[in-house]
Amino acid sequence: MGCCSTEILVLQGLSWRFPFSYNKPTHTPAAFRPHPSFNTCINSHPISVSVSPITSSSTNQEHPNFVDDQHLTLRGICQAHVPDHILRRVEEVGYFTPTEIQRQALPVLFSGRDCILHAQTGSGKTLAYLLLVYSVINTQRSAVQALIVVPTRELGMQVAKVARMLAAKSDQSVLDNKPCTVMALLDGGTLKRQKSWLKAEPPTIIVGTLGSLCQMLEKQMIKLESMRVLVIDEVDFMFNSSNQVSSLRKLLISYSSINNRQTIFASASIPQHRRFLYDCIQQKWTKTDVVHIHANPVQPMPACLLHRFLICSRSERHSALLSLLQSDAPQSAIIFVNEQSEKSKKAGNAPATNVVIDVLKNSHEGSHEILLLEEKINFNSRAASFSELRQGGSYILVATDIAGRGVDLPDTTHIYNFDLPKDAVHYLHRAGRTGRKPFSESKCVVTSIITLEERFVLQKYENELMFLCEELFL
Ligand SMILES: Nc1ncnc2c1ncn2[C@@H]1O[C@H](COP(=O)(O)OP(=O)(O)OP(=O)(O)O)[C@@H](O)[C@H]1O
Repeated sequence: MGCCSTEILVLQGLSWRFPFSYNKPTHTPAAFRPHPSFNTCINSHPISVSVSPITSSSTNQEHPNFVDDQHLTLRGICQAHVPDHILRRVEEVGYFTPTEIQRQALPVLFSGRDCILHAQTGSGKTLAYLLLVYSVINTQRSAVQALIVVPTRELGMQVAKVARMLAAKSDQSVLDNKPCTVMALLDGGTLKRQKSWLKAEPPTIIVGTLGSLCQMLEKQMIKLESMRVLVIDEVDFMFNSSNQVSSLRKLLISYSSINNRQTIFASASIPQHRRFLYDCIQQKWTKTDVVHIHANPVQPMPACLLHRFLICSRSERHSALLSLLQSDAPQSAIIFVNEQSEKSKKAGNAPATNVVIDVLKNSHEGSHEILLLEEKINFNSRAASFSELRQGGSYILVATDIAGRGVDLPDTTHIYNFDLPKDAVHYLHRAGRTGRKPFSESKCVVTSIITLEERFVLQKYENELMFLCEELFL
């Protein structure tokens, strides 16, 4: 019963309050008529968040097709499906124990069903879908067999790197086989260069942003007829983005009949997930037996995060930030600043990101490398900043929400909200850039610098995301 009441909270907290426009309904939810398979499940589990039998770890034992052994290793779950050289790479990198979402999702993914992977930030969704990809592709065939769509160039670089790392040739048995080519088709790449890459090494797996992918598809430079797996990462972000949603919808219904394709959606936040499941089936984005796997639904954010807030006036924020950095002495930190508003641009103000960078460069006493990541800087500088970050060392990254989605910098120990995020979903994803070592016990800190008037907004996020924020006094 405890689980049930929390599940209701999740629905109230994460679903209907959040704006989510993946499908602009032409009718109200009252007219919402689920697919028959949906109905059966909802009737038998009236407060379940899933159309599938598998909803959360609390219900696993009821379902015989679910492997519910806490002690299973990744190898144990994957060995009948994933080539051995990939599993050896997984172990070489140091992944032996599956995370909760991997433990729940992998058996379902290997069964061939379409899935919505819904789990906390940093919970290992990428490895889960990549293991599926490697279980399905045939490297002897020269065709694109898996497509992973991501919202930003940075996330694309990261996913492509993990995919290549898993496929890396480490021994002779693999050298004998045809290698698997992973290609990143990301915004900012030049068409000419991408074209020559495609010719030189036809990819088996493509990781792409929608802009780049659409350009390639329009020019018929890539063909997706042989696609076996389609992954849409950060799905709620993509459906919420006005310049991506129509291409995404087109991609979901074209190129490959859904019966030949396994479709995977992933995110830490899938507001209105019942509605989304319904649309998946109705719009034929997925097969009708799509599974919503919601790992740890009662805790939307990692437990290892310590949330704090500091109240000060707007004019005191820079000095408050410097004092916080001095007293926290973070190993590495991300400072989130909101995008400059049109009004502020028209008034001729300097962007807040630049001002924060200047303040840090002039007055921060630590030895951190200070970097900037925001949408409007050119792609080369963005790539340079991002590559530098991934090489380790101590950094302070000043970023807009572009760094909020998917970016995995496990050495980040502190997050600072220099500006309060615009809603709870943004808070969740910003906070989730820390606490990204799945089995680590150490606490990571998320601090919001707010005015007195903003306190009630933060309180609203606390209620929606079910966390407690403690006040900090300097
Ligand atoms: N089984 C595992 N054991 C140890 N570490 C793992 C395992 N699986 C993934 N990781 C590590 O966990 C971190 C987070 O993984 P990943 O980026 O896939 O998270 P995510 O669920 O996609 O997060 P987000 O929602 O923020 O995109 C990565 O650094 C990854 O290397």
